Amino acid sequence: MPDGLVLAIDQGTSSTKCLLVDRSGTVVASGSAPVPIRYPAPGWVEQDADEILASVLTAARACLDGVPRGAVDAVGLSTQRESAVVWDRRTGRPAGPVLGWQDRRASCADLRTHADEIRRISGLPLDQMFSAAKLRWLLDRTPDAAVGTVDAWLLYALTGRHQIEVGNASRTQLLDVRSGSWSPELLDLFGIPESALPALTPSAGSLGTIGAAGGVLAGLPITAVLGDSHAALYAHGTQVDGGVKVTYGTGSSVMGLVSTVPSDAVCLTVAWGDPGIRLAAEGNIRSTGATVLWLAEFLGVDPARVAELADEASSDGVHLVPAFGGLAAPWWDDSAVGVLSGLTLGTRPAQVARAAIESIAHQVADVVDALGPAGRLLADGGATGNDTLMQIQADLAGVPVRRARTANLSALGAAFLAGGLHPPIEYDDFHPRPGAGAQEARAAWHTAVARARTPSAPHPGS
Ligand SMILES: O=P(O)(O)OC[C@H](O)CO
Repeated sequence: MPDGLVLAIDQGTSSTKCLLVDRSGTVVASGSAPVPIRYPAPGWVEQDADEILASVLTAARACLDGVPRGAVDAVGLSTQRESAVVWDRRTGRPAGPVLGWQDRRASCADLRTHADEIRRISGLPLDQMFSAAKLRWLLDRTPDAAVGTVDAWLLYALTGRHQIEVGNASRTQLLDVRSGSWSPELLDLFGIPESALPALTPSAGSLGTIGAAGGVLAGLPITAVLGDSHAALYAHGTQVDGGVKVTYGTGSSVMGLVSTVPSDAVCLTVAWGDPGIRLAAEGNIRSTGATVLWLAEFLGVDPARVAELADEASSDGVHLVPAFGGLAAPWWDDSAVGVLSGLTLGTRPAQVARAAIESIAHQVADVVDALGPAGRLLADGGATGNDTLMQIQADLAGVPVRRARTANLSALGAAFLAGGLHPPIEYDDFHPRPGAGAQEARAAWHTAVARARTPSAPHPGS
């Protein structure tokens, strides 16, 4: 086992994964642990701060098993974003549930008249997905507590410092995205005292040494923290090379570095601060992998079977608009409803499965269109293993799709930043096929989206 290794911890919504990376960027060991998630009421999505921490320690133990002490130089952390954590600042114990990023219990309807100001300062549309409304909900119940995001909780639990990485902070909707500091106006609007929030830190540097609570990690320095989507962007090498990336997960994130936001349809976000702020435009799609899981359950088949079915037929005019919880980028329409359209008596599961896979590519193409001309799309995440999806994505987005051959770019991005590594990523390329009917397909998709957004809209043929 070589020296100078970097341990990457990728704390995601459903699991924590750890990778041990050498100086060439090669993964030499890995470990993972699941994280429980609970749905105690419609629209409520909860996790447990202690269980998140325990998953980090379990995954790290599995990854470091047999690795000599002293071989690891640094730890990089990438985390799920926007989820809100509350803890007692005296005991350090969680003081309530973690409200997950998909949680929709905390209304921000009372701030609708300030939506433009909130967007101008934070770079984000007023939406319950971001942390601010959730943090308010938690502080209403535990007024003296400390709050933060998952990165802040882990930094606190592991190093004893109450601090938050600036990219994760930009997802709270409380940060002035251009200055990289807490916005007094936003804190005032959401009613959150700055004293409850962590101190801001850059994404890289000496972010703390892990204490005894870190078990097998004790004594190691944390030298990088990134939001998971930001870490994938970093791993693709976009900091030197430009480009737009898409990470396919439960939902999907399409993101590229920018200096100004190209359209109100996407968010302006801090990609990382090292120490200067790098801005990114990002479009979040709520349901991509989740659409396949939903359909698999609906059809009573395995998720892998949905992909197989999709390869057996074309969609034949069937569209699935997966607006299960409204639509995020580029529509930002909470009132949109899920729609399955174009059904005939001949429609079979294969056509609906194909429509589900196509809905992923169409939604990503919608955000790519909103971001403006892209020379190519850098792809990572679970669904990239599906060649059919990658080809449909290239056809519908009208740009080559470059699929990363390495899994888990979020963890790798954290490792690269933590260790000052810049290894190239290897890709498989998918090129748009002339004559694939992309224009007609896009127009038909947009008719289906219009139906999802305006359920009473007249049939376009009538
Ligand atoms: O844990 P993931 O991969 O679903 O990512 C969660 C995102 O960071 C939420 O914005």
